[in-house]
Amino acid sequence: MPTTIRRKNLKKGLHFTLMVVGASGMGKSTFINTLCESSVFPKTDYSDPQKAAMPKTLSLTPLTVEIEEEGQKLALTIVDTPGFGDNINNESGFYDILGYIEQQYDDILAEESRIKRNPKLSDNRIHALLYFITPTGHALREIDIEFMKRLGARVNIIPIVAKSDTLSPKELAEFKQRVMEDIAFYKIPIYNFPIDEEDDDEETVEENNELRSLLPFAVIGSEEEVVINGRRVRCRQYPWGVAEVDNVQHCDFSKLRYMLLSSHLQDLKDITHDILYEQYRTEKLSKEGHDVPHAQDEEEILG
Ligand SMILES: Nc1nc2c(ncn2[C@@H]2O[C@H](COP(=O)(O)OP(=O)(O)OP(=O)(O)O)[C@@H](O)[C@H]2O)c(=O)[nH]1
Repeated sequence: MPTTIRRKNLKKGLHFTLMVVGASGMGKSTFINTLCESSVFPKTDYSDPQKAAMPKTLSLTPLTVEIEEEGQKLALTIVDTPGFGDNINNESGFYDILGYIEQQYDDILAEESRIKRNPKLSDNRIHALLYFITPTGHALREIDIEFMKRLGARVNIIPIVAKSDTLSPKELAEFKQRVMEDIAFYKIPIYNFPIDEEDDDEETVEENNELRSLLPFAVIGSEEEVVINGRRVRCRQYPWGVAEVDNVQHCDFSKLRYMLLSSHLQDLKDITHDILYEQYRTEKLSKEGHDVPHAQDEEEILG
C-alpha cells in the first residue's frame, strides 16, 4: 500500500463497510468467506431440497470481522442481503436495501444536529455495494438495471459477474462488454474509478484506467484449497481442470480485493461522505423545508 494511503487510513481509522446484493444463490456468502479467508457466513446444505429452496440469507445482517491487509488491521463490516429475483414483486426487497442504506445516513444526520456530539458514534454508512450480476451470458436483466439505477444515487456500486467460471473466456469477455454497454445506455451510476485530472499522478491514472477496463469484475468464490504443483490454491475443481480464485488469468478476484481493501478504500469512503451523503443530506433537509447550510466540519464525529 502506498505510504500516503497508509497514513491517511491510519489517521481516519481503518473501518470499511461493504454490502453484497444479488439474486439468490449467486455466491454472495461464498464470496465474503473467500474475501475474509474465513467462514464468516455458514454454508447451506444444498443437498436437502427443502433447505436449498429457501434463501439462506433472510434479513439484512451486518457482521464485523477483523482482517489483516498488508500488515494493516482493518475492521470490515459486511452487510449480506437476502437474494432477490425469486419473487414476482421485488419492490419490498429493494425498499429494504434502500431503507437500510438511508437509515445509516439518517443516523449521521441526527448526530450532526445534536448540541453535544458523540465522538464515539459508530459510522455504519455503506462505502461500497457489490452488485452480483447473474452470469447469463446475454446482457443485464431488467431487474439488474432497475436495482443498480435506483441504488446508484445513494451508494458506490461496483458491478461484478458472479460465478464467472461458468462462462468460457470468450463468453465472459463478450458478456462484460455487453454489460458495460447497458450500463452506459441506461445511464446507471456505478463507481468507475474517477480520475482527478489535476491531482492524480500518472501511476494512479494508469491504475484507474486498468481497473475500469476490468469492469464488471469477474469473480470466482471458493473456500476449498487444493495443492497444485506444490502450491496451495483456492479454486473450483472440474473434471477438465481448475478455476483458480487468486489467478488473474482466471478471474479478477485478487484485483477487486486489492482495490476494495487497499488502493481505493479511502476514495470509496471519501465519495460516500463528500458526495453521496452530502446529496442525501441536502435532499432530506430541503424536503423538510430547511435552508441547507454547507456541511460543517463533521470530522470530529466521523473520525
Ligand atoms: N460455479 C460457481 N459456484 C459458486 C461460486 N460461488 C459460490 N458458488 C456455489 O453456489 C452456491 C450458492 O452459493 P452461496 O454463497 O450460498 O450464495 P448466496 O448468494 O449467498 O445465496 P443466498 O444467501 O441464498 O442469497 C453454493 O453451492 C456455492 O458453492 C462460483 O464462483 N462459481
